[in-house]
Amino acid sequence: MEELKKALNEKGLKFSTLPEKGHCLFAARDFSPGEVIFSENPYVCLPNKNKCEWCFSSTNLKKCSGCRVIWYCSSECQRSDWKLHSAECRVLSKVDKQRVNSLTPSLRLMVKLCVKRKLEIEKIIAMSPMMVDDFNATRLSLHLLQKVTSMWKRWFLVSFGNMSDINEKQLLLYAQIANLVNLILPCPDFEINVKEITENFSKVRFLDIPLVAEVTAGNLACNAHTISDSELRPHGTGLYPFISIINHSCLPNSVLVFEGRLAVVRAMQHIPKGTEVLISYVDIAGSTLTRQKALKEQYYFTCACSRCIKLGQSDDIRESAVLEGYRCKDSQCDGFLLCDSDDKGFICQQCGLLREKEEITNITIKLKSMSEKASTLLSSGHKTEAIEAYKMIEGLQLQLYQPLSISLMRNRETLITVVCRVYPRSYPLVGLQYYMCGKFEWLLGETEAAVRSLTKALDILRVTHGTKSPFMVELMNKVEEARAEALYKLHSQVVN
Ligand SMILES: C[S@@+](CC[C@H](N)C(=O)[O-])C[C@H]1O[C@@H](n2cnc3c(N)ncnc32)[C@H](O)[C@@H]1O
Repeated sequence: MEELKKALNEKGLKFSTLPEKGHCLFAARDFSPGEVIFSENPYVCLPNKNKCEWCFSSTNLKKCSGCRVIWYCSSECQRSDWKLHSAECRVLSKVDKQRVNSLTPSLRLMVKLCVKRKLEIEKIIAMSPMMVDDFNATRLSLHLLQKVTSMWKRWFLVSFGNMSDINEKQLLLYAQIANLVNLILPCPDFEINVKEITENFSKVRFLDIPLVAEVTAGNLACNAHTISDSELRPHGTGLYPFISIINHSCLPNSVLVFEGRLAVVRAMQHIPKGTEVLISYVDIAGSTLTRQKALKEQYYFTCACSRCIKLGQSDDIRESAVLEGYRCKDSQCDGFLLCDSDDKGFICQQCGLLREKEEITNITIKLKSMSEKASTLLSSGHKTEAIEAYKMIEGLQLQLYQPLSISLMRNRETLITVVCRVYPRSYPLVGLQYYMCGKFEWLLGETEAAVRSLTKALDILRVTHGTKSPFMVELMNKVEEARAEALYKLHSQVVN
């Protein structure tokens, strides 16, 4: 624990505990907007399906000839990964062919975690600074264990339903580990260190962390991070010991982005010394109910941030109906709709008109089929037809939803005002929305508008993403190119 505190202190951060949240990270100095609070390589990570294990590329893939489970795009990538994979390869190559499919990402991450710990303890590879202290290994092992064991939990509860609370938890853990080892990885020459994990488990209890209670609640599922690219497309999953200490807020002051597998936490606003560093675990554009549902389902807690405590208040009901609800049947009326007590449909809270369920269902069906068509057209390179399809989606959405709804935001580039309204100004999604809008305008030949949107994107994304990643370099080049084109067009108009 001391090592962890020291490492954090060197980064201008303070490790602490809050009764309602558990561990948390505080700023031990001021951070300015755009400043990197810290960056961290994963302790272990893995790519999504059909990507290179090392660089996450999806081209030129060849299977590892040893285990025939994982892929590399080049021998360099294979070499870079070899120290860790050579041990993992022995484990994976022994997995029964029929069981290879049971190797879920969580299980593989668990195997990698155990392999890496083993190699570190045997001094085959250097100990990661964060793992010098057993505390973090413990947290990660437990978090992962929970992730892979929900089905075993069910099995356990059926078998040992009436045990006393604490016994249940201990037995649950043993059942999980035994099943993990026996069912999935029956590999005699590599032991997942059951003893170590079990010992760590009791240490965690000693530390007086609410983990024991959380184990049965399934709380440990929440420590693996999705590694996404600059456009927030998911590429893989990683375990980041430092980052896993940061708590959630629906009004975050920081943002987590990835540069390859490197995770970077940046301040989105001025963070004064003594403030908790907070990121968002879920899409914060949703209504309070949607956010709370997602947080409960995925992270097992009820958020009590300043947005969430408004749940059920009249402002919050109106905001939710605007963000996620339907519009009034009368296109001139801008009232918001609430569910009718007879369950026939939705009643406008301004003019009292009923919008029937059947009509809503019909438009929803049309929207679904049009969305499928649009994405097929786009992925098959039929850009002009795709644009037409997206415009039709917009038309249907305008019939169905509030003009400031999230559904419209997702589809409609002109709804950036909505984006700015729901997200803080420097939120990456706002920047990315401007970026998409700029690309779209450029495609349509609206170069001046494209320059404006791309410049706005750049202003925001340089705060959240920095300026060095290939994506940002490309964006800066795009802005320059669009500016040159706009100038050229202007010049041609003057000359003609
Ligand atoms: C990635 S961990 C964050 C560190 C965690 N507090 C700990 O003690 O290890 C995520 C877990 O932290 C807790 N948490 C995060 N943000 C919270 C919040 N705003 N309110 C309450 N609990 C929170 C939840 O238990 C959640 O599942």
